[in-house]
Amino acid sequence: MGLESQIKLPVIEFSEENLKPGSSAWASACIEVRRALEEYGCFEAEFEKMPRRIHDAAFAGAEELFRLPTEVKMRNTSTKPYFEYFGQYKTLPLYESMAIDHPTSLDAATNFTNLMWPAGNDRFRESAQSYSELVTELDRTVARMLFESYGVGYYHDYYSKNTNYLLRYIKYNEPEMEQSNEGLLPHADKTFFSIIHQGKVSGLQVKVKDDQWIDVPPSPTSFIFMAGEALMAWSNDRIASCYHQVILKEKGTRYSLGTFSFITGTVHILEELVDETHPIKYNPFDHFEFLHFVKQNLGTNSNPCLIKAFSGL
Ligand SMILES: O=C(O)CCC(=O)C(=O)O
Ligand SMILES: [Fe+2]
Repeated sequence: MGLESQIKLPVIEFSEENLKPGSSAWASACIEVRRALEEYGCFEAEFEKMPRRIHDAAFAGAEELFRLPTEVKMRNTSTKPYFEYFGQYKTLPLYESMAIDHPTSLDAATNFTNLMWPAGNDRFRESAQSYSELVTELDRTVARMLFESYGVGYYHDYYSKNTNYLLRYIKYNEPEMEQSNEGLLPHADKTFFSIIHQGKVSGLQVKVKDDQWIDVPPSPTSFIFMAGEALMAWSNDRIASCYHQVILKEKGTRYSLGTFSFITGTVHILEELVDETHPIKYNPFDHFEFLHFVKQNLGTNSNPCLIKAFSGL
């Protein structure tokens, strides 16, 4: 066995028991979440509360969505940077994606659905909403656990009130013989949290200690939580953003669902996270101004960590 196969992502189980704030199971999950993020920048959440039918309906929705003609998919536009349709890139020929801004909101989910299917598609709309209800609830729980473990549980209120969630449907065609199997180049997200849920076909790899890439196998109840650059700054560099990529080694079209959290307004650097061993590294910043900055400064082929350039001290 090679060294690589020995490293596995930390797995944290979210069960009825530890989802209860204040319980002793909750308290140990808080510690596990913080440890995993500080050590790996990511972890696998085993979320048994995700019903199989919601998982299946969300991926059936993805397949239906990508069957639409390209000109219809391109109606998915936004004034927010990185919230729109992506695809038809020469450098990433296998990749295509679309995104719903505020996917838990009935109005937003309906608007997106009607844009794609002018005659409506209740099944799709309902699947997007019920999937994201559960995932965003899990996100708020994980965030609260992390905040509590740093002794800043009060930040949960601000986070929950000001998160802007984005649900992205992602598709990768199977590479042809002569094509590269690179689905998505190495990068760190510009989010607070990113939660990746893979369909049947694997491909996600995350970079861990010693620059090793490890495969993350899919499962209907497994959600990969990754720290984005906003969380890295918020944590005053206690947590590093997670580098990841997609390599298509398995047969078949690959689908994945990304739930991304952004803060509407200021990301604070809390004084509780500053001490002698962690001197302050960032100025507070506006998350969406950061995204605009990224859009202006990101080259097409490289993906540097930009939060330091934007708000580093
Ligand atoms: O498809 C995946 O598994 C990862 C997608 C991703 O990294 C992204 O959309 O930022
Ligand atoms: Fe990503």
